[in-house]
Amino acid sequence: MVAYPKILLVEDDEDDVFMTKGYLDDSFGKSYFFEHASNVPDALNRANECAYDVFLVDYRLGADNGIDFVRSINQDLKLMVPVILLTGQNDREIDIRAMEAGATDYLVKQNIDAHSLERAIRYSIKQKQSEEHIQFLAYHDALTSLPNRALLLDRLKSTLARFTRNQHHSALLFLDLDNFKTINDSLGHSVGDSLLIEVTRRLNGATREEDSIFRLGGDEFIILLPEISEISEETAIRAQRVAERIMKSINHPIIVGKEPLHIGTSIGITLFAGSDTATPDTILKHADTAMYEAKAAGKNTARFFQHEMESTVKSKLALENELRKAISENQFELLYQPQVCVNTGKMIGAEALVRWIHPENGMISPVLFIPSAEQSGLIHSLGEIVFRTACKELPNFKDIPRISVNISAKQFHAPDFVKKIECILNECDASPENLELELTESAMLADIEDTAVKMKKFRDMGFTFALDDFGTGYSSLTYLKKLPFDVLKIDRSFITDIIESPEHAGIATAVIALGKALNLSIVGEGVETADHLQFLKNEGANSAQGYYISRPISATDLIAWHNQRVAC
Ligand SMILES: Nc1nc2c(ncn2[C@@H]2O[C@@H]3COP(=O)(O)O[C@H]4[C@@H](O)[C@H](n5cnc6c(=O)[nH]c(N)nc65)O[C@@H]4COP(=O)(O)O[C@H]3[C@H]2O)c(=O)[nH]1
Repeated sequence: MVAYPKILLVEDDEDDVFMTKGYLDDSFGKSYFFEHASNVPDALNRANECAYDVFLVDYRLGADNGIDFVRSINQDLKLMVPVILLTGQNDREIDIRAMEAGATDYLVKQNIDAHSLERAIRYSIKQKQSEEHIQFLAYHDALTSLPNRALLLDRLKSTLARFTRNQHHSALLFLDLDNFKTINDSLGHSVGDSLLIEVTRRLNGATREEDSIFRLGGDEFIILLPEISEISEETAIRAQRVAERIMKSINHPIIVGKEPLHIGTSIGITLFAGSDTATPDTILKHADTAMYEAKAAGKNTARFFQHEMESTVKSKLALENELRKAISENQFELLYQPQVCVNTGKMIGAEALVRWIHPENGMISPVLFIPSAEQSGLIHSLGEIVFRTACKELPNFKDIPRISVNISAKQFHAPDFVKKIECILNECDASPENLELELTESAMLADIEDTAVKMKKFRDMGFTFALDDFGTGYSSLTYLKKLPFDVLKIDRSFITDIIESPEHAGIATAVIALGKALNLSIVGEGVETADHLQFLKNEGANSAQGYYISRPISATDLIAWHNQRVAC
């Protein structure tokens, strides 16, 4: 119960005012505030201006009646204040109408005494507090106490409704924290919770009082900058500034326990105004789309929504859905591209390259779907399919020294990757002796410690390793020396124009020398001409792969190709 309840009595009969005030004095002594209005308009004005704890309202008020007041309080002013209706007669119908309009209680004047009035006031206030609490829970996030999605949609609706009266532009910022999932999964949910609370604090610090912050759930937050300016450019500038301030503030390490944690945030921004036909849902969707663009642009950046983004996102989602279906129906096949010794022409191995055999569109190149598989996380299931297929086909390649399989960075760093590979080997009764795992520089650099630990485990099992696309990333010699690679593959882009570009020829020569110094076997990729092959031979590379030797071919063709070479 509130210590000093503030009570407004709406009553036009002076005697009744006197009597009610007497009861209140008896009940609360000096511990309450009292005000009186004698008609509905005056009472509504006061209700609008002052925070009362309870209204006591007479049913008959001249031309108006108390039920109109109850309705205005609940439906128009939307005040969470209890209203007790006082009537001269005990009328069941008035009682029901009062309740339907939102009155918390109904008292018959003849039956009122100090005790019953005080009790009704106490109960009504308590009931409203409980309703208010339930409403708070329904509209707020329990962890951060920020308003939630339901309240955001409500707020957007009223912002849009106000646009009929003014032409100001507003902005909505959609934030998704970068790196949060990794921290939450690896350090536990209580660390994740502390992090979200600190982010909320920083968002409060980076915004103004008139801006509203919402939490949609997980690591997604919304900032609404309402009615900024009539000029859209000004609105955009202000939204960009707020986004920059937020990114800067979140970029500072967050200390949880003793650990400084580093996170960032990707922000999608959309502007909307009175002339728009936008709905709350579309505004939210536009900001979400822009946020995905910000993520794709390398995280910790902000992007404004543009209508072209919609079609990009739609086709991305369509591809992702088709890919999901393709994985469940296993619409994939492996082709193999032979690798040969530059000196003898003997086959030393083959690289497995996945193809999607789409039921309507035919064969689809991995260049078109591997990035989507990586972004959506489907690469884990796709990678399993590829590795399982290679293991199943392995017994047919008895005379081929090694089959190499591409492993993407995400797949390699998954915590259960080693276990999954072991399971597939067991399931297919395959031995890793002639299997090679191809990693790219980016896979290795994503987490050097994890790379080193896992590579050791795989080597102990009998796998060998190739470093793919060498020269395109940031491989440092230190890493190359530390990590147990067997093969270095020179990226196709360097081989393609070794003849025309002395610079690329120089890089290829340097990579070959480096690989030799480190005792690695060197494979040149993308060998398309006799000149390319001759160059690799001259520079001392070990083997070559490319269209000049063979295009990627099916497992059956690979065996035939190999047999023909052996026979020559
Ligand atoms: N212009 C030209 N191209 C040549 C020549 N020789 C080979 N290629 C192509 O170069 C790519 C070599 O594979 P990569 O560098 O590992 O590059 C691969 C690899 O990064 C990825 N990929 C393919 N299969 C898988 C897979 O099973 N898992 C994962 N994670 N990635 C895969 O997709 C990339 C592209 O694969 P593909 O389209 O099969 O393209 C293959 C191959 O068909 C040539 O002489 N000239």
